[in-house]
Amino acid sequence: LCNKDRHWRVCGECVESVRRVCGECTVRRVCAECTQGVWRVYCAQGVWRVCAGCVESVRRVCGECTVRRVCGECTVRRVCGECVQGVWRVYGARALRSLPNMSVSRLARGCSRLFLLELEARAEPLCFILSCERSASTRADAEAVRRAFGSARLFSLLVDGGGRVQRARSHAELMKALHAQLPPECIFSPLTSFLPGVKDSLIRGFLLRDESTSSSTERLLSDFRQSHSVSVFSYEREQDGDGQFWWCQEMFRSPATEPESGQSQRFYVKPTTAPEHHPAMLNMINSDVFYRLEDAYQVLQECKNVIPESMAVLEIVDQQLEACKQNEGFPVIVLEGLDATGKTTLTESLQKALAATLLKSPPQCLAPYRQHFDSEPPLIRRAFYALGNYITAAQIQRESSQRPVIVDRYWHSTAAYAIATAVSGPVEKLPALGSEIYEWPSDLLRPNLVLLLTVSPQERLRRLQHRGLGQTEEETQLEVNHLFRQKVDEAYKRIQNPACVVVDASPSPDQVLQQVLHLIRIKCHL
Ligand SMILES: Nc1ncnc2c1ncn2[C@@H]1O[C@H](COP(=O)(O)OP(=O)(O)OP(=O)(O)O)[C@@H](O)[C@H]1O
Ligand SMILES: Nc1ccn([C@@H]2O[C@H](COP(=O)(O)O)[C@@H](O)[C@H]2O)c(=O)n1
Repeated sequence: LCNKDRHWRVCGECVESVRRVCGECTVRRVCAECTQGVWRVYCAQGVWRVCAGCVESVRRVCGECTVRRVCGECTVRRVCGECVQGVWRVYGARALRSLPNMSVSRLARGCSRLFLLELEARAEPLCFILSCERSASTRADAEAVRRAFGSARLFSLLVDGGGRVQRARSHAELMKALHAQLPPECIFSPLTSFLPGVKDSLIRGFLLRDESTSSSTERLLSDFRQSHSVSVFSYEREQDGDGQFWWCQEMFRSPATEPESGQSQRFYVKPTTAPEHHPAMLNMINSDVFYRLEDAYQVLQECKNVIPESMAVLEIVDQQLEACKQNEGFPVIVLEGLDATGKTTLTESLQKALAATLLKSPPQCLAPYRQHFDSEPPLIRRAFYALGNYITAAQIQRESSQRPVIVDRYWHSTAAYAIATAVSGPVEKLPALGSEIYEWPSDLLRPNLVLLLTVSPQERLRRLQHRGLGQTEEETQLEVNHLFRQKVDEAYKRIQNPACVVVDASPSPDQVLQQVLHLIRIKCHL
């Protein structure tokens, strides 16, 4: 067991101690060798860690969730379908002693999740919490909610059921289904919910604004709830004595099939300040970017039952891989850049000029699977490209003992595209320079030099049109989405150890080659 890397292992001995806590969750005792009686708790909503002394305090809070006592070092959080807005953050045992006397609603009030609604890519998102009471709100706050919510019927959907692979796929399927099935009067925008500062707490979903009065939206929402493991909420507008509007959220109930029970809790939408960092950062490690081979490998293992191609890719990884972290042979030079900046042209001429081996990431052996993984959600797509880098690393290791190696795309591409996809909005929302997000994976072979080719957007467009090749979905997005392109470019420049050396690739191919050969001579003594 390694707490730091959040990787847990249960040995054969421990299986005896598996015991059920509730219908959904199991607690497993891990043997003393692993970690002094720490317990791993499996729940539909996540994995928690509880120390041995705490198990006594497990108690039911609602039908689906349990609150657990934890040791001083642990943080517990609780989220379930019923209580998505209820967040539990408990520090140390002392704080927990008073817990049994508190009602669920009191706790929910004290510690809310934040919700971020992104109506337009360039506009500031609306950030809100859910509160049990109408609390004082400024006119500007009330106006911000009114502008975002309007007078339409409102619903939100949060994909919070199942494991990470299922959640990622459900989110992608839900988005497709919303596009295909919602009536035209119904528009939807990305909505995320998270605990500020708490890693892996991000839940993704959508807010629906329905201008229609038809009951077909409700029918669809009931179906989505069944088929996509989502929690669905509805919002109602109230007007107070001062004429101010308030929006109230509660669990969605299909009027046709679910009679009113009067038991559902209602929460008021209350605008709040947006967090300093984009919430995607909370889930980025091991979800969008992988920093160890085994983390990416694990994702494809979890996909085996739903994506048969995963098995074939893992077999290739097993065959090709060697432990390789340090390159002690000839120099390894990576060329990076947006598509059509001239990487292929330059790598080919460098290969000749330096009598080098030319490699690519993803490597040729993964070509038959690439199209499939490109259509999967980011978690799975990124794990595929991350594994591709490790296979390329093994090839580099072999080749660099013989001659210099030129590599067309490598880790910088995988990370930069992943970060730019995960972080919505403008380039200012990217994690700051120096963030751990931009670190190089500790077990991936480091090249001696990484060159980032840059050209103006106009020149790149000209080269793209001239070339006229097929594009991946992400490359198509690059063309239509100026913001995305800016973020990829900036993320490239923020990656550290090794950082990129920026090369102006707008001159003629021969001039670029001479410029790069000069750089290689200086930096790699070739
Ligand atoms: N220095 C240059 N000046 C003018 N045109 C160039 C230059 N370098 C490459 N091109 C042309 O630009 C187009 C794109 O180049 P290339 O295929 O090398 O880019 P790339 O970065 O490898 O693209 P991708 O990442 O999509 O594979 C090609 O038609 C190529 O002939
Ligand atoms: N190491 C890599 C290489 C590529 N990608 C993704 O592929 C797309 C561009 O690849 P080309 O072969 O067309 O140059 C781009 O969408 C990257 O996301 C990657 O992630 N990692």
